[in-house]
Amino acid sequence: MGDVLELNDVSVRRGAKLILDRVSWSVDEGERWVVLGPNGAGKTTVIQLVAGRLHPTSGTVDIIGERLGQVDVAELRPLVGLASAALDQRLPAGERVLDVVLTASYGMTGRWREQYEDVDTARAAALLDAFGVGDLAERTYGTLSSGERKRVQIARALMPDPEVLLLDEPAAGLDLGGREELMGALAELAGDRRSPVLVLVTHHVEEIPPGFTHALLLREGTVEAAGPLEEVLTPQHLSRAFGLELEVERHRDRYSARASRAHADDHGAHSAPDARDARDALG
Ligand SMILES: Nc1ncnc2c1ncn2[C@@H]1O[C@H](COP(=O)(O)OP(=O)(O)OP(=O)(O)O)[C@@H](O)[C@H]1O
Repeated sequence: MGDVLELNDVSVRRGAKLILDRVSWSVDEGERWVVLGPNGAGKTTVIQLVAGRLHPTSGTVDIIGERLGQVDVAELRPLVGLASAALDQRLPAGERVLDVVLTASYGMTGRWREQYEDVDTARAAALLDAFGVGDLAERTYGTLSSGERKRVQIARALMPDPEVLLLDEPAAGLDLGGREELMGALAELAGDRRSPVLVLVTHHVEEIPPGFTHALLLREGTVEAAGPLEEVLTPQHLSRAFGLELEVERHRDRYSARASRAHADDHGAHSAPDARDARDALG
């Protein structure tokens, strides 16, 4: 099969600002991508393009073989599931959690008078179960914790059985336990070959779930690197993208990054005496 997502020489301009500058990127069947980069690098803009919610200023965007601008986006949207903070804000706080998931079948946020088949209700309940929030189905959405909401959002995005699932910063705002539980759920999703193509946006290499295969690293609206995870997550690429010298470690199937010792020491020379004393004491 051909490419699932394809950006070819894509630029996005807003007024004087060039948000994306000649970005090319190709995602194939079965791949699990992470889109990584510092604040303002253009990650959300890329997601908006491949979700069919934004048109490029120049270049072409192909989504499951259909070119943006030449296809009815209403037909395309059920094929691309999206979970993002912006979408979360549109979900009614008073809605029953099961309905938050069910309404995604119609691409709606908020139940009106539509009728659902039993099979739809069963699927929504099964998705909530799969993400460990089945027991919250009868609660109202506004009463959930942020970690519970994230799981419900992913269940909702999967409801129409999309070909692609886009997750914009799914771990943002979660505490350590919540993040690790979400990582487990996403790792399972990544490992299941029936899952759609996955694209996950994050600022942190620690938030890359096991099973993800590729990374797109952005810097100031351009591609710093793209390809298999281990080729992209090098100290060189990450240091350039984030603008400081970084060390990168891999522990089994998870990554971590921090300022390199030399960089930290260099900055430490300018830090308060107390901080230096404390470091000296610690050796
Ligand atoms: N409508 C707009 N007009 C002008 N600038 C915009 C507009 N939308 C986005 N930008 C700018 O484009 C840049 C990229 O934004 P984008 O949200 O894609 O970045 P991001 O990598 O997702 O950032 P973050 O990690 O902070 O969420 C930012 O500098 C942002 O201020």
